[in-house]
Amino acid sequence: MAIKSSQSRPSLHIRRMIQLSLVSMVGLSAILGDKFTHGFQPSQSHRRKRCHRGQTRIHVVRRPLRPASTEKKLADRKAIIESRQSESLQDPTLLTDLSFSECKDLHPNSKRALVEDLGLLTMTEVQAKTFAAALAGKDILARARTGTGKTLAFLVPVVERILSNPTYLPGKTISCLVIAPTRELAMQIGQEAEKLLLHHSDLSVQVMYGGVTIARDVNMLNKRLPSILVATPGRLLDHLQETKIRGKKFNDDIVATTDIVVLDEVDRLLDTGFRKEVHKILSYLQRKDKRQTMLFSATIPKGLMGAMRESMRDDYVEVDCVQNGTMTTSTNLRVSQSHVILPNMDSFIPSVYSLLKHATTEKPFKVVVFFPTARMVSFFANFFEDGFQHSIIELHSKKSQSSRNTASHRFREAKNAILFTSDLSARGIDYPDVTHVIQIGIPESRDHFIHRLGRTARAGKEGTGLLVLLPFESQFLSELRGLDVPRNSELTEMLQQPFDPASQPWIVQHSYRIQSGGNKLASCAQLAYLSFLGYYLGQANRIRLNKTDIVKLSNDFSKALGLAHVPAISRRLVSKMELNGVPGVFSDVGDNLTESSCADGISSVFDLNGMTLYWLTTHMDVP
Ligand SMILES: Nc1ncnc2c1ncn2[C@@H]1O[C@H](COP(=O)(O)OP(=O)(O)OP(=O)(O)O)[C@@H](O)[C@H]1O
Repeated sequence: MAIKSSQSRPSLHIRRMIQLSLVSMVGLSAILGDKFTHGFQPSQSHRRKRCHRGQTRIHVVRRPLRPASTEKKLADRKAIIESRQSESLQDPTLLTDLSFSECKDLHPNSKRALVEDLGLLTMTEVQAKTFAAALAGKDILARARTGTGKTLAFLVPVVERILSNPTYLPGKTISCLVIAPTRELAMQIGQEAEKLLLHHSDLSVQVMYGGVTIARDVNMLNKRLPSILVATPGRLLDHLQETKIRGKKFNDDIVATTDIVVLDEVDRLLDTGFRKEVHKILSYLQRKDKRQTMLFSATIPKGLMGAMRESMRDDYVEVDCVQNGTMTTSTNLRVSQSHVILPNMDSFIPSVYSLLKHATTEKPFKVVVFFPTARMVSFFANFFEDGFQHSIIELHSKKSQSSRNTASHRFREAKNAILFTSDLSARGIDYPDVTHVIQIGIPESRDHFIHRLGRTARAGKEGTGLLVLLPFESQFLSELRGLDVPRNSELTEMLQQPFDPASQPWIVQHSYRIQSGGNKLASCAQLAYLSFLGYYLGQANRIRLNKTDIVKLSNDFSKALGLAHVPAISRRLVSKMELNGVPGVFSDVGDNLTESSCADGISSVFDLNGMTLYWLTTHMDVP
């Protein structure tokens, strides 16, 4: 999209200086989004400090799941059961004939919750295949496609194991620990467990994760120790290292009797971002021969098998529901998948617009759009929120925990909705009725692609998956060999049509705003540019490009977003990104700059330590 310069206006100079300086104030971890910061977790003490400032109090609350009126109650149950039945009819391969109600190894109260409250009739394949072994106390390594019921595959036997454990003291010991990589997933597992425990009044579940105060966790633990504790690695480690409950150390006395450990999304938990934390956590628990360890995921990379075996007993049971072990079946079978390659970088925004419009033509729609970084999510959400015909829900790690919860809740409950998100939502999250998953840009790996895609076509429903690549990313298609992601000729043709700016004046207006700078959208664009640069530098080997190429692409991206000039980067950041001397990088001296964020807005520039603004227009012309 061609955008005219408005540099003749004198106030623009001032705004430009502010805009440029804002970018240089942002430190590496704040800019580079979810991905880039995984390996740079704050130290335990920092995290703890931050948590004390936490905003929300989220915990699993025992809510009556059934409505008060008997008539409504019966109608609701019937509806749930009918919808489940129609799901099983849509995908006969999903369910087995092992019925929950006839299962003699299930406690009547568990059956009641599963059949009457959750409306489930028979076990899914992964549930049926793990049940007996898990009940017998065996260690399990289970792989099953996304959306096929892995959560209940571990929760159901966990509850039975707790009930049959003669040494378990309700409220006094934690019997099972479930570790999940994201707060949202931990919360979801907690809610599922809560439903399952509905008629087991002695048993309870507690969820712990970062972003809320440590004190809130401790208060709850002081009142009663949960039978099942679901936690994210960082927060759990905080407690294991520092918390005392009624004078007892969490890492010694409290978890000394915990004899079941579940790692959900185990491949994520054992990859570089979390591995150290998870190993540390396991070192505080009972030895592997004294505990039962269950590992679940839709993807189990061969390279992690060693680490997984290390955490289990030698006689572990391997359950593989990805039939035939072929690569093809690791994605959900009911997703219709395709890819499209954008004609060029310049058409990025209009193309996202056209694809979104296409996906939302027919109601009902629930569209999840993944972007490579949190800052890109933020930019596109801000851009589309004000102008696109449907509102956009924004969810990523740079949002506060309370906004994350609100966003997640809104999307879950909506009939028609669009979620712009990062990999925060890629794994395990079970939003109902997602019709489309659109992945913009290459994901970090083939497995990331599979998990993101798995947000649709869950529990036997159908869904559509679309991968949207820029020309330089087309190399990634070779990583998807065997997954059947053909070119979408209809959409390719649609995107070849020239964009008529007059048809969507809001897109042009936004671009002008970005170009003139000094507003939130422009700041978001600058941060998106930096996160784009950081993300693709991290992917350089995969896409077979050198740093100069990536800098050039990032500069083109900044233009495509509407920025009049490539944002300047502080020297500190340039050197952290190892970009010294790379042509096309514009740096200032900003070592005295501190972090800011898109949401802080321009005014924060003036709040900072009286720094000098650098007027960089002279070096700003992009080749
Ligand atoms: N036995 C069953 N019958 C019908 N539906 C089920 C059954 N078990 C679970 N489900 C439903 O299937 C959906 C997906 O389940 P779940 O979230 O556990 O999938 P998952 O395999 O863990 O997916 P992911 O790999 O994405 O984490 C949920 O809505 C759940 O309620």
